[in-house]
Amino acid sequence: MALDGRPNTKIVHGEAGYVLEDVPHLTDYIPDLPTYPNPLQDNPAYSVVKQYFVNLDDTVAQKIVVHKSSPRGTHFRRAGPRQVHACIVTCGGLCPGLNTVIREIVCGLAHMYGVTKILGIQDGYKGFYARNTIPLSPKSVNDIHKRGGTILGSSRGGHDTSKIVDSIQDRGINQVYIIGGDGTQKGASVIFEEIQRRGLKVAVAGIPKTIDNDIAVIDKSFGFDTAVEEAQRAINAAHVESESVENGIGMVKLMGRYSGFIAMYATLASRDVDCCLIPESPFYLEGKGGLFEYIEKRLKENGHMVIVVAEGAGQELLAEILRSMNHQDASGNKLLLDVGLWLSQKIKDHFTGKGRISINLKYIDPTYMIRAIPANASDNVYCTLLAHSAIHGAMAGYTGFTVGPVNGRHAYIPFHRVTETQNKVVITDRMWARLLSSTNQPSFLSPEDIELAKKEDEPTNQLLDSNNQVDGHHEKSTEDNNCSIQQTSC
Ligand SMILES: Nc1ncnc2c1ncn2[C@@H]1O[C@H](COP(=O)(O)OP(=O)(O)O)[C@@H](O)[C@H]1O
Ligand SMILES: O=P(O)(O)OC[C@H]1O[C@](O)(COP(=O)(O)O)[C@@H](O)[C@@H]1O
Ligand SMILES: [Mg+2]
Repeated sequence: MALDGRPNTKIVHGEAGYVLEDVPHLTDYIPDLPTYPNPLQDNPAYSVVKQYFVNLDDTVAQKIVVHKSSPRGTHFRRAGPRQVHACIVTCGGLCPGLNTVIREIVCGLAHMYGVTKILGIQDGYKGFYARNTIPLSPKSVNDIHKRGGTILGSSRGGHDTSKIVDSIQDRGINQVYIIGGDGTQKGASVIFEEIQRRGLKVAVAGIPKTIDNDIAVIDKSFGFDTAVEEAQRAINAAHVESESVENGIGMVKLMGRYSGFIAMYATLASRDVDCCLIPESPFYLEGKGGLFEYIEKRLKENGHMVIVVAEGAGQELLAEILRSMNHQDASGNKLLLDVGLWLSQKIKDHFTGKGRISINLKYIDPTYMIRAIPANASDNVYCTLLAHSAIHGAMAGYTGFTVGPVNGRHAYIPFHRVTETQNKVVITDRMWARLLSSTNQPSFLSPEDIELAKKEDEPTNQLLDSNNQVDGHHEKSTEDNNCSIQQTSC
């Protein structure tokens, strides 16, 4: 394995600057692994597909917009089809579509590869050593995609690598499907390393899950569209409430611990929002160009307004209160103060306290309502593709990978690529500009701040190159967009 300074990185260099950042394969440490004919070649459902099996050397380019002189850049191994005792675990927070991914892994393994031994691990990582397992079959998972949550249960914390790998080894499991966010993928990565260290014939496949859509490299995470759609209901309610009273302000708090994608997309979709506040764009309350001034202006102009605030926004303003708190959950994630409640109170104090304008503020917090629901149609399709890609990779003996669409094509991505950074809304990018122009809110940035933001947002890797981004955080140009994330089958 070529180790470009990292364990388990397989970098293959080609002509004209071509780079393949490959995922590990079981044969890397078990050289004499037998192979079996792929049963899919005899499956009538796939017999009409012209080229179902991907070519062994197919790869997916991370950077899709290139110039005459630019190097060809990083590529990932293309996902596709390649005897088994599998297990599935879901970890971290809930997300619409978790049950669909579970269902499609079970049905895909059973129907495409004839795998019948599939175990569900209960309640996240700790379930490997502290809970019972559930046998899963196509029959038992048949209609779970219509339900929110995860039939397996989930948890934060509880990652004990050696106990988990002992359990995998003792149960004779040889495929582990791990569904979860960045924390979960970090956990999957250390499980894979321990499996490799013990020389076990066990493939570890990660399926990325985050409601916040902040997992790096992949185009978009499942459940995100569903959550944005559900957020519309809260925004509509805020709008109705605010326009029905004099000087009404409707405030909606949406998820987004470190990134404001849900708030940004919910705002852009709604058209009723006058101000969207996200963690990536600092704001201030008092004085010229501040939030209070803008609220006053909107109320004078329009008689009512709607504010959407991502939960991670303005945390620096709450820093004083935060300092006195124990701010981590069981997984080590930052715990936040309720910015919505704080901001509501600040606005009330500002306007009523000075007796200037009598405002009528309604605060709506639909936090868990946007994620505790089943996936919508397009997320269900997306979840199916993710599950299939993961199965095909594990069946082919690849291991230590996360699966996901990169520029519309599914790829196998080394764990470290999705855990080392998080996607954030790039406030110097076109999508945030679109938002600012649609709400007409102040940017809260001075010219110096803008210069600084531009510098900070300069691409450190290809993901941050705005020429290569979809929907604001990886925005493709319209010319490239013939294979968008909605059409992940291409
Ligand atoms: N650095 C890490 N190494 C190993 N396991 C981790 C790490 N970070 C988080 N985990 C485990 O991953 C699981 C989910 O992590 P969490 O951050 O809660 O959610 P998410 O996967 O959605 O980011 C938890 O069981 C947690 O213990
Ligand atoms: O209250 P919980 O279950 O810890 O979850 C809330 C947090 O999880 C998040 O949804 C992020 O989770 P994921 O990105 O892993 O889906 C945050 O937006 C939110 O702060
Ligand atoms: Mg996380």
